[in-house]
Amino acid sequence: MVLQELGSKINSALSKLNTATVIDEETIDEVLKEIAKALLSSDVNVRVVAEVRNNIRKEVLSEAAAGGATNKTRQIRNAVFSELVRLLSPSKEPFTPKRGRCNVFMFVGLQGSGKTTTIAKFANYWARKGWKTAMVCCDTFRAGALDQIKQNAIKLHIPYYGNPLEADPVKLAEEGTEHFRAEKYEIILVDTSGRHHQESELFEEMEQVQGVVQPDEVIFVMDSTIGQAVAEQAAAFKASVPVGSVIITKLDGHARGGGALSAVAATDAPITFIGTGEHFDEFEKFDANSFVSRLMGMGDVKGLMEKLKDTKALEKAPEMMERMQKGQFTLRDLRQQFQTVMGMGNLGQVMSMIPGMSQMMQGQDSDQATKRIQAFMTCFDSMTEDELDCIFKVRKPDPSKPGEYITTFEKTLSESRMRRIAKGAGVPLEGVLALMQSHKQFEGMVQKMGKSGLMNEKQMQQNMKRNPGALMEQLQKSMDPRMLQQMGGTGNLMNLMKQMDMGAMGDMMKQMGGMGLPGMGGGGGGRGGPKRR
Ligand SMILES: Nc1nc2c(ncn2[C@@H]2O[C@H](COP(=O)(O)OP(=O)(O)OP(=O)(O)O)[C@@H](O)[C@H]2O)c(=O)[nH]1
Repeated sequence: MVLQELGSKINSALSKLNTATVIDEETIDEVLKEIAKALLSSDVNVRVVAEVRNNIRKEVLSEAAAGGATNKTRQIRNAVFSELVRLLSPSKEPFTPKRGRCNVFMFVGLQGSGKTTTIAKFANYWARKGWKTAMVCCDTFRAGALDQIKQNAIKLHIPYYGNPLEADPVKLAEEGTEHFRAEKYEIILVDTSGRHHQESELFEEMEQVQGVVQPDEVIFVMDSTIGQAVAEQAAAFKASVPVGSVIITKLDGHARGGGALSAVAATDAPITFIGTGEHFDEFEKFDANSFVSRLMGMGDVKGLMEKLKDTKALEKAPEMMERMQKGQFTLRDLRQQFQTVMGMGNLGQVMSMIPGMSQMMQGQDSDQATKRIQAFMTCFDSMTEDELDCIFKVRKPDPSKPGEYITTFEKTLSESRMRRIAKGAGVPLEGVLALMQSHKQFEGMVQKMGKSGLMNEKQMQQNMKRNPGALMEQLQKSMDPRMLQQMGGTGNLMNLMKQMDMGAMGDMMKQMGGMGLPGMGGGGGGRGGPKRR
């Protein structure tokens, strides 16, 4: 996840509260000092850090700490959460495109900020949602810009407009947008030239392009690696063209990202997306609540549900959903779940959205996890249809009729079958064993959740109304204790459930039930093997 280091530093400061016997002013100050240090190392402005620290301190000390240390810990966690959200919340709403009309976006920014890459990511985002999308290249300054747009457009199957013989960017912008307006494109993206510095020539050209294109939104693309200095850049661009929103790029693993985010948020141009890598799917919608939630390892259920809806995974597999509600979970179901996870984009990003998962992912490279899932997929390809359905037929000699055989059903895959699968998939036997272990763990979780009605939306809704305490207890029993702890314990889980609608919670539980990711136990391993059908 982006700014993972900042998140883990904040969490490690907060974890001191778990071990403290008394939470007095001194303990709180110590924790706040560490949080402030973490923010400063992310390049957040000194004055802003002092303000954040004071606000949290005031809030925590003013509230009576009924319920002792646990309550106080929750109070501090909540205060840190809301202060960070406040720090990153813009005061203005960004433009939202409307269906059935042309929505024109013009992208501006300095050279190398990641503008062209961002346009491709932005185009991909909307095209995947089913919007008729096109790109216009009027960057005549950088020789390779048109080629870059062309290559991206081909990869993404999105039309583009450009003319290598035309040197006038204003003319290109006008022709390109007119062309796609006439064709009734819903999302039209205009790339403009970047320069090394904020030169007056760049600003003049930008103003002229803006005049002919008449965009619905001007998006300023900014490189986060310059830290809090982004505020000055944003202000300079805003003074020339009506910047409506900002996209911050290169937030992957750069220590100064915190400064960039907070500085832009303070300029009242909302940050709409963040770039977290060079690939098209390394692009995230920015929402301060979700972002801080993930930063603090509390997940982003809203974002996860949005991603799930995009993949249409749950609609695609009604039978699987029905089976899971009964607590059944076959290898075929596990394969479907892995396919969904892979289709949701960058694995590290997806994992950080699942409450409690980001901490458990720590130390695990998301590339490694992706490779492991890919190896699992090749194992599935080597399985027979019966094996995928967990019907493990075994031919055994019939003791009552010598010379004859009977077919029995075993609950576990025999070693000889596993060897055959491993050979077919070109993986060591341990690879198949790991897959079977993963299936067993998550089958156990699905069985527990299915039995207690946690996968049935209606039942969940009723239980939440009738007896939320009992529902919490059921959830607690079905979850890995480490995950629950990372989610801030039962209290936080309860808050989470109150915030979201129960249908979404049911969907999330189904999805989590299938996320048999390496190294992550799901409910401590289920007993009872696959169902014989
Ligand atoms: N790590 C990382 N690299 C990025 C990201 N976005 C863009 N880049 C890289 O940044 C470099 C510059 O990106 P471009 O899209 O070519 O930049 P540009 O702003 O269009 O440049 P001009 O057209 O010259 O103005 C490329 O190597 C991109 O792959 C990001 O979010 N993370």
